[in-house]
Amino acid sequence: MEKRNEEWKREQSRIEMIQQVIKAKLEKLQDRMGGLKEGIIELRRDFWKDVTINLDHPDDVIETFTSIKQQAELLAEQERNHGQSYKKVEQLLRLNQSPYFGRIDFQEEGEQAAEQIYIGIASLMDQKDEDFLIFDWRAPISSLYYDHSPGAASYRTPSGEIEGNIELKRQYIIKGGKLKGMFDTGVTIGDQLLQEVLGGTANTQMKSIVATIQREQNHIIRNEKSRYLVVQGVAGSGKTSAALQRAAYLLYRYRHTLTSENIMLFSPNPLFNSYVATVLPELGEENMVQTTYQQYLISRFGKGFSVEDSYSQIEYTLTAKDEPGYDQRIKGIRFKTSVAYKKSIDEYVEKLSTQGLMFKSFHFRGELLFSSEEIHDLFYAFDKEISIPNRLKLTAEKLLKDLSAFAKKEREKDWVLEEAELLDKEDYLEAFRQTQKEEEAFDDMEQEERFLKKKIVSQHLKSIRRQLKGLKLLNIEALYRQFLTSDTLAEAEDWSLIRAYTINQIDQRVIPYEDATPYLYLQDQLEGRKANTFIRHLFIDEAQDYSPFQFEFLRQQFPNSKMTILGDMNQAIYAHSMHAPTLLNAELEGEEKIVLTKSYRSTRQIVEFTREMIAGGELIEPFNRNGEEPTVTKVESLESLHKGIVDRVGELQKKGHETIAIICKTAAESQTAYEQLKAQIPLRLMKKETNAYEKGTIILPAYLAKGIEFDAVILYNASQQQYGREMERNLFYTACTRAMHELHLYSLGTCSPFIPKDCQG
Ligand SMILES: Nc1ncnc2c1ncn2[C@@H]1O[C@H](COP(=O)(O)OP(=O)(O)OP(=O)(O)O)[C@@H](O)[C@H]1O
Repeated sequence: MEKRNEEWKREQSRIEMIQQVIKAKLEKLQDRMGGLKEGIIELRRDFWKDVTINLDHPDDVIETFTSIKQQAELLAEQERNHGQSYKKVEQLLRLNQSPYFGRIDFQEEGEQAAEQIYIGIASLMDQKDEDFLIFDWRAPISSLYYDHSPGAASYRTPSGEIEGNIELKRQYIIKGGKLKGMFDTGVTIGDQLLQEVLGGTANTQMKSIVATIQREQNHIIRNEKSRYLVVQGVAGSGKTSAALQRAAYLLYRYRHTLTSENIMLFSPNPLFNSYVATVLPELGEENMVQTTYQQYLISRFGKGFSVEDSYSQIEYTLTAKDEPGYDQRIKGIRFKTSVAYKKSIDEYVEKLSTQGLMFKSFHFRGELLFSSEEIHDLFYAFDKEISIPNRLKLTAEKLLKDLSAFAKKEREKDWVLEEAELLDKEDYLEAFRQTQKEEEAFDDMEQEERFLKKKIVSQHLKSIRRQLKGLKLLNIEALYRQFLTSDTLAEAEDWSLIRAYTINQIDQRVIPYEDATPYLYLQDQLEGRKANTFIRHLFIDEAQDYSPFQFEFLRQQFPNSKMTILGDMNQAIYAHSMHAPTLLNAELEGEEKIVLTKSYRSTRQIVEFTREMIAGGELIEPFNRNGEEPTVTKVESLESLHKGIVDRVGELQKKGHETIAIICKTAAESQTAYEQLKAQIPLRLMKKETNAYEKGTIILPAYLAKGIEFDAVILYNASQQQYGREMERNLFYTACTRAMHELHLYSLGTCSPFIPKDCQG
């Protein structure tokens, strides 16, 4: 005990020593930043003082331009330095609160003594900048902490493997600069600390897990080799957490060549997006680019169509089973997301190479300028060996030339002169500026008029020119409609009904969700698309919800990106992804698969209860944290359902649970339940547009709760009526696995067959 006390004191005084170093560093930075800030203010104020503007002669213009540029660069450099120093200050302040969370004493082979390696969220050097007082958790040596127990161990560095022996492995809880806990750990990273972390209350924002990353998670985080890293992990196994730590790791490992703008995350919904948005900043990194597949589709479609969102589709699949045409729509969804459908598009494109492309016509002031037939003939006159996008390019070039010739003639028409006369002062001024740029002087009236006419015509032709330059010659909508009538498709089951539905939707300017990807894919195959080479790492979370077709599409958009693909087959909730091939089980060349079977989110009792809902659930291993048994309550009336839920919320609040979710099956059910419950308990309704939530009691459809967790979950109506079909199994499982500490199910009438038999109320 005494020995422990001494150790404790020693550790506490080391923390104080660190704080002294931090203080000194902060003071130094403060001086520097003060100077920098003054420099910036001064530079901004005097920006124009040191610049002589002289535009009399071309040489003077160049000189003026150069001096402005130099001045601007100087300012930018200073501001950058200021920004970096600011980041450093933030980091030091964070370290001051909690300098490190781990330590290993490592004796390197050939060395006399073990070195103490302290690990924290950032590195810290001593006053002389000679030795590391703290190692960043992402440094090569820190991997010892995550990968090994005391005993023989090694870690990889860019110059080779370093072998040695770990003599001690210790964990700390340091809050507000004070040592609150300290454990020496044997085997894996202390269950004790993990128990403590996982036992806490759920947050409305995800937390970083640096202090307790598990070995198998560390493999995901530090993987550098694989082109495609595929993670199948059970609910609550830390997939999202590992993905975010991995982004932070990559930003550190490749800090000279990679920035947060080169990393993109596809997440399931806007709520999830904001839920995870604080993890990277907490680690001192900037957030990566975050989007949803839906947002990505919308950005591609522009204004011409409204794209049905995936939630409306899911809402339909869950609520409309008795409507006419339901089965066909489901068949349509499954077919249009399949690789077979993609193949049909490929075949169609192949055919279009020799005939059948449909072009737009271009009109100018009500008159036909280029007819679609004319463009068609121009296009097919080029060699068939040339790809469609390249032939489009050649066609557009020819049309642009014709357009210039047309513009020249048009300038002499009366309407142009009339319009020139109506121009106001502003336009003249603009015209004047333009002539200056083009080094045309307004010598006489004739020149001025010529310039203005040119400008007017080119203004009117701007939209056509832009379309030609962007190779927007094809009538993609007509082509997609034509594709729907292809012979190969006619063989698909119920195709004529599926097609009728699609055409009806397109007539109403709506693209069904299942058609959005194929439509854009067809467009890209024909027009060609500049690949996004800027994004170097793509993270796809909830990957089980992506069809193989969607994945192929993404792969085409980001051909040079490495991809981290994370998901759980048992949480596939879309009509296209249930019991169907998805991105998660696709065989990808250059892939590495990691399977996570341990669940950290929920108590052992909840994991044992939920794992019975799915096939293969026995392989899910709970982390050993105890809590109350989940409950199932069967009620016979809506009134008792609501009374039960209201009482339960009260009880949970009394126990101190801060985030309580009442999870419904659909948005429609959430809305009705909300209306009836809101008078009795403070409650917030989450909708698909909601992108943040606060602590308290919320009510939401299961598909919006994806990826998120709550202290306690109440399943609104876990009846057979609501969750009886096989296609509702995964949704049910997903909803139940959102619970960290408590799970309570209410069933109006007979219970869902997915509830373990011995628990049915
Ligand atoms: N190594 C760890 N240390 C501490 N907490 C962890 C660790 N791994 C996971 N957790 C916690 O477990 C919970 C679930 O993690 P996460 O949301 O990343 O899992 P997931 O696999 O993405 O879950 P799901 O698929 O169910 O959405 C989170 O609260 C996370 O902080």
